[in-house]
Amino acid sequence: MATTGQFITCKAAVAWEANKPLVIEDVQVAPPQAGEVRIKILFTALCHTDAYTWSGKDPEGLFPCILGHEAAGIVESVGEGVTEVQPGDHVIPCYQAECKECKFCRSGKTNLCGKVRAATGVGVMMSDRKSRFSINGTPIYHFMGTSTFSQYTVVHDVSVAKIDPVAPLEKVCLLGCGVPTGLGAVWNTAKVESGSIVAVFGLGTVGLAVAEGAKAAGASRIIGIDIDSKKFDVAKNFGVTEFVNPKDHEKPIQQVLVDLTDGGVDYSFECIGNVSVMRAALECCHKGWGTSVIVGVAASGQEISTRPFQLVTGRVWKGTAFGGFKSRSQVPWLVEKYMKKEIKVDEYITHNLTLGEINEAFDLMHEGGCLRCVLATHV
Ligand SMILES: NC(=O)C1=CN([C@@H]2O[C@H](COP(=O)(O)OP(=O)(O)OC[C@H]3O[C@@H](n4cnc5c(N)ncnc54)[C@H](O)[C@@H]3O)[C@@H](O)[C@H]2O)C=CC1
Ligand SMILES: N[C@@H](CCC(=O)N[C@@H](CSC=O)C(=O)NCC(=O)O)C(=O)O
Ligand SMILES: [Zn+2]
Ligand SMILES: [Zn+2]
Repeated sequence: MATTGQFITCKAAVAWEANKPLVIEDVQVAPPQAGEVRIKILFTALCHTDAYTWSGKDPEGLFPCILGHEAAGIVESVGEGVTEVQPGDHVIPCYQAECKECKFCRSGKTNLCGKVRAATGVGVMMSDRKSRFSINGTPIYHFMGTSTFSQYTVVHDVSVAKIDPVAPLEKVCLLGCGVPTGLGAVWNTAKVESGSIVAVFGLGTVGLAVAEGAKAAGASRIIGIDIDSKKFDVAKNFGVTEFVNPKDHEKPIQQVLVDLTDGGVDYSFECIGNVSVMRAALECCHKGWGTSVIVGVAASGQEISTRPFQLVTGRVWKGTAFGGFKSRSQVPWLVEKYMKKEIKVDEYITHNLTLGEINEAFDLMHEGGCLRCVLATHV
């Protein structure tokens, strides 16, 4: 390829400072070094975690940076020693790496991988602790090891899932984060059984994917809780069977749910990032066995609390990252499930814009009608 080994100058949306509009800049993207892959990003969606870091509330947030972590593209070139992908492969960048060799990967107990996490948390590549992005010599930090709000990005090889080239990239980009997180929270983290009563707090993309996963697992009741009643109509299509708006009740929401379910739900999922709701989600669980899974990301400085008695009496509090899916092994499987129409993806896409319209896309995210907005990056 003509660009192999060369710097590529391309468009990227740069977050220069927290909360200031992103700026489309000409960014120089260095060639991939050993163990790295340069990807032409074709489509990227926005996730609420991008908005969270951009807001300045992420303790790992560094500026200037290129945000974005839910995307799909084509490998442009690879660095020395990269064997599992080659130029032309269709791929999904994975913020949760999978090296298959580290203590975490070998444990069989978690999908977290330790190989590159220390570098991705400080916005650099592992080999030289430097960024591959720059603007006229000024380095721009990476984000979550993916930085997909760019026409080209460089990622570690352990952070790339090779997928079926027939899959539509403008759709399966969503399998980089929100949809797998919700499905996996149910299937891998909670392991919801058939007949269970499930409560889902927050009916955005992640909460709706929890509902979809719970329906597939055979849950008998799926109770959706949201302060925006407009969410309820669309949520029916994802399997939610009952709706509760906390604003319609004077009692604490956990009490409302306990009363509705003869003592509490079997499983609850917090898909908002609000620590008060996390407490309610735990406390609406049934004594003796109810399990609550924290999915939402809460801001720096926020802490969870409950009476220890809630746990002494058998409730279980868990959390999930990327729904417990092992990224490189299982993202291709999720793509296949989508191709066989076994999981939804298209239904989560409510808006399509371009990279140049990214600030409008962030504005849309804060409106109730937006689930996922997909940006075309090369138009
Ligand atoms: N753990 C993980 O691996 C991942 C976590 N996340 C996190 O999951 C969370 C949800 O993400 P999205 O679905 O994209 O967000 P979203 O903003 O689309 O959905 C949140 C929903 O919660 C509702 N809500 C807000 N406050 C509420 C309250 N007090 N009570 C009830 N409902 C309330 C909103 O109306 C909205 O419908 C975010 O915190 C995001 O950062 C996202 C992806 C992966
Ligand atoms: N830097 C953040 C970390 C926020 C967080 O928990 N991220 C999730 C993914 S959210 C995706 O949209 C995650 O997978 N965490 C595990 C990890 O290793 O980062 C903060 O410190 O709040
Ligand atoms: Zn995300
Ligand atoms: Zn690993």
